Amino acid sequence: MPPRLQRTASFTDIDYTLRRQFKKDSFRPFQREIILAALHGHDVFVQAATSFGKSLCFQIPAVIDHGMTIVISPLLSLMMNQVEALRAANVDARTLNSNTPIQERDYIYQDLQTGHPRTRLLYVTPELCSGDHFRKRIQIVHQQKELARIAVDEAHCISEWGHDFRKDFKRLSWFRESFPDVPIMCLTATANSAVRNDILSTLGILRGDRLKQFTMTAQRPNLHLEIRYTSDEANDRFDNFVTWLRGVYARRSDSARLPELQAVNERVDNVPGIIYTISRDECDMLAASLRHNGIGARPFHAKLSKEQKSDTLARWIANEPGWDIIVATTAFGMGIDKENVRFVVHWRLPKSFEGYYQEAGRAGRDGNAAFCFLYYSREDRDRNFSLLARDIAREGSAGKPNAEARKESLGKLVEYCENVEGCRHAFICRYFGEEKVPECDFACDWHKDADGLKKRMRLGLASEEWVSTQREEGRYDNQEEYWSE
Ligand SMILES: Nc1ncnc2c1ncn2[C@@H]1O[C@H](COP(=O)(O)OP(=O)(O)OP(=O)(O)O)[C@@H](O)[C@H]1O
Repeated sequence: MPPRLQRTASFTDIDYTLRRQFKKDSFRPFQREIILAALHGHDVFVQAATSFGKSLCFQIPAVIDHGMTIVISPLLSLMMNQVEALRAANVDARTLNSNTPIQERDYIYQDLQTGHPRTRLLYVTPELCSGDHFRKRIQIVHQQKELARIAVDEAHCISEWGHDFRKDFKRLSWFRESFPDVPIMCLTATANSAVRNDILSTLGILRGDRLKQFTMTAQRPNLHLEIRYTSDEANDRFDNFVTWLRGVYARRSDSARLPELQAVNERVDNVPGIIYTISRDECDMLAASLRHNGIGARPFHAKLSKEQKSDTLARWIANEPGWDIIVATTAFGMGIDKENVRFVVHWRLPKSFEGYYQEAGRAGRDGNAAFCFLYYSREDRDRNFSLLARDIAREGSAGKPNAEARKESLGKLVEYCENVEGCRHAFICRYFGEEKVPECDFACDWHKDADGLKKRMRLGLASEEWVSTQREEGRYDNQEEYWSE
């Protein structure tokens, strides 16, 4: 391993940093091992379930080690949340992206130009890393031996086999080529073995003895996973959901539960949740209909102004009355970290298996039980495949590398939805290449009532014959309005 110049090697008391700077009492399993591997200069690959606490694994080394850490992340909202939280903890964290105000941008570039930046963590997009302007300044920092580490968050975006492939992530190979002595960390919640290998070889960290891999289960045992079968004809999502939610409110207001809520000053209807839809129109309409029924729901999608989005997010996070449920497109996804989300509902079939699991992973981050249900219809399945084929054709050669992966991932999600013969958690873990069947404590619809599940599927779905006749007539083709983030 190439020697690394360090002014300090005082990373013995990582517990102190955890408590003092991050205000956490103890490490979660494996966080300590991961952090120590990073501090010892290893390249580190971390695959762990949503809400595991992956961010801390690069934030603590960044605070302890000498020099600056670059964090590459695909999501502006995620970067901004993390930077805000770090700054509140007195860490000099900053972000450079298309939204950074000009004054802040100038400050950061001047800071980098000195070669001895004050910034400890610099969050950037992969697109920015491809630019010469940025690269030249990072070279200066490296020459001064002040480039501590590169952390690639949501690393599955590197892989053409991943559902969320972004081509600028491929160019991150530049870091190892240019700075062979600087360790790289990459972290993801959703990678199968093909994605994992792709990530490691693209970043150039697969070979040699520098790499330490930490691959943990993808399972989230506190998520109650359920598929709700429906059809175009039944069109019963709204009534089904509202009945379910009112049932939750009723249980919270019964004589046993109410005093507990009153003691902690919690409203009966403070049951935070997210409903994922696929189109902006459906998102707006659904939020309005829920509000019309006295349920505090707000839309969140790409066409809302920046101010509207941040206002909605802030009020939802603060548990304000009237802001209990976010009805969102996938513009609201990876990285959302509100601890008491009690349910995530997929109103429509998502585009990929990984996307589904990432979004479901926003629920129950406090470790308490949370419900994740997905309304599945065969008509939506056919719409998704039709739109995916259209997108792939439109993207031409640019989309080709991961066209197969996207089709496969959607196909697996369909298989998962139509699976009534086994545990949902086990299906998910197998998808991510885990051999061990996880324990499921009645936390999926199959374990709760296998016979009832089969019956619900039989009665709830349109028959394959009917759907295929409709499909042949082109009924599910070209429904442009169906997908819009
Ligand atoms: N040791 C710890 N003790 C208590 N809370 C922790 C600890 N480590 C992390 N957390 C908290 O757990 C939550 C989830 O962490 P984080 O956002 O890093 O998850 P993640 O693994 O990146 O998940 P995702 O992949 O879903 O984004 C955060 O609120 C974080 O503050």
